[in-house]
Amino acid sequence: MKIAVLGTGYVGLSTGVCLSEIGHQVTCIDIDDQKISRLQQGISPIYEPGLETLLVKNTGAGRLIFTTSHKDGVEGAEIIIIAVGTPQRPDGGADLSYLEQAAKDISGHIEKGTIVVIKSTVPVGTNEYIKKIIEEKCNKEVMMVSNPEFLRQGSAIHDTMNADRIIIGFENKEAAEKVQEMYRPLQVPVIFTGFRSSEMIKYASNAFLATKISFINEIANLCEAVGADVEDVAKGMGKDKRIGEAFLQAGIGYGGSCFPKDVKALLHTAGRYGVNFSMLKETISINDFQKEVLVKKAIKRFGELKGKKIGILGLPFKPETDDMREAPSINIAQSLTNLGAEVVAYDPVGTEQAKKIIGDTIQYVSSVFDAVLGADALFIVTEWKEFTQLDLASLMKKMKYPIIFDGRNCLEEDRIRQCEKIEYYPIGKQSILSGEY
Ligand SMILES: NC(=O)C1=CN([C@@H]2O[C@H](COP(=O)(O)OP(=O)(O)OC[C@H]3O[C@@H](n4cnc5c(N)ncnc54)[C@H](O)[C@@H]3O)[C@@H](O)[C@H]2O)C=CC1
Ligand SMILES: O=C(O)[C@H]1O[C@H](OP(=O)(O)OP(=O)(O)OC[C@H]2O[C@@H](n3ccc(=O)[nH]c3=O)[C@H](O)[C@@H]2O)[C@H](O)[C@@H](O)[C@@H]1O
Repeated sequence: MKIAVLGTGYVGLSTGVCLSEIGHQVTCIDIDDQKISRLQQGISPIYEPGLETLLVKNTGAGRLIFTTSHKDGVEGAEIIIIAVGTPQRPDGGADLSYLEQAAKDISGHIEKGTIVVIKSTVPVGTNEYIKKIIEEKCNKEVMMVSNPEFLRQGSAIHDTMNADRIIIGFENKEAAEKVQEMYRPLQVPVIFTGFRSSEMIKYASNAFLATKISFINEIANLCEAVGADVEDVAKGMGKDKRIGEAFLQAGIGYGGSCFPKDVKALLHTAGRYGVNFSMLKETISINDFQKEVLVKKAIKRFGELKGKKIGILGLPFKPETDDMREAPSINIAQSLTNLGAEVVAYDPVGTEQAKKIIGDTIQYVSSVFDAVLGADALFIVTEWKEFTQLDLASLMKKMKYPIIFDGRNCLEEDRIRQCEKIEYYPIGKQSILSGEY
């Protein structure tokens, strides 16, 4: 099939690359000419494992093209997939301005039978709204399909190729079947529904996962107070198939470009319809609290942080990405510097993005060694695999005090206990103190 994809962010690019990989002829369109020019050279503008290999392979095979021209990209396409951003507005609702513009950009090139798919995460009612905009502009009936995306950053290609389900929200059966046909090689179960339920499935899924994280973080805080171990608790809970093991990892709160904005957008929708979704307010406030727990633990340990040198390992909101949007490291760096601490941070891939957001209030270094050298304490903020395999015993010797606050519980206790002298403060578990001070 001939497919056009609007937007070359995580979703548009992963979708375009994967659809070309399963044999479709795909043109990806973006208004950002720098992104397009990099993509034309086979360079991915985002750090995403496996993406660049498929990008090079499919552009080489002529199945994947990049352009800034909506006309060139959209003309003749059987399916147009819109995957532009829907960021958060100041009032918490979703900003639909990119989507409205995208609708206008394609409306001059819609032909009879062209299917328009909205893959961006959009509030209930948006597919109907965008359909109206396009139809008013092009004077033709448009076949819309709502097809939300569930990929995670850091495993975008794997998630797209091995999705748990594909949601197809439709009014027109022919359009729904064609979109199902587009995905058929992936052999993923498809759920058909209406526009509004499809839109709601996306928000309900993200809000549920975010709430699951806030729930386990509250349990973690309680575990610390009562002397239980949140990892054992999560394991014990997760084995119950009704609960499930995923998303029970306690830590320093969820971040990223989606959970924070989507939870707020769902709350905004509830407000608009007069529904008091109070649980979501708690999900948000627990998460805000959780982003500060490492700093609170450090204050408890040191009394005050003024003049203390804190090494930070990890900056993005999760490993395998350089995305800094809503990363807990932003709050942590800000709180530490406000309290007068000197912060030295290392991340394997996220430093350039972090500089743009956190700025020069902290120092960025190019190795774990430089981050820990002479530090009063070490904060583990993102659980990169390389941090889990560190030679802790020798690193502790480089620090002023061998003190670790592990915001992701990513260090193995056996390895901690092998250190001659260490203070280890995880989340939702008892601290490990060994050696003399
Ligand atoms: N990032 C993620 O992991 C996921 C994101 N989503 C949702 O998918 C949507 C897109 O997210 P991301 O890919 O992260 O967004 P992004 O913000 O990284 O990328 C959006 C891209 O669209 C381009 N764009 C804007 N207007 C355009 C237009 N008129 N024509 C062509 N291109 C245009 C921008 O230049 C940008 O490159 C959002 O609604 C998001 O909530 C859904 C699932 C996962
Ligand atoms: O709509 C979206 O954009 C996407 O949002 C999330 O994906 P993503 O934000 O890429 O990353 P996750 O792996 O879900 O992690 C989000 C945050 O939750 C945190 N998290 C995750 C899992 C967990 O058990 N504990 C926990 O604290 C992570 O550290 C991270 O900060 C969802 O998992 C995707 O299904 C969805 O498509």
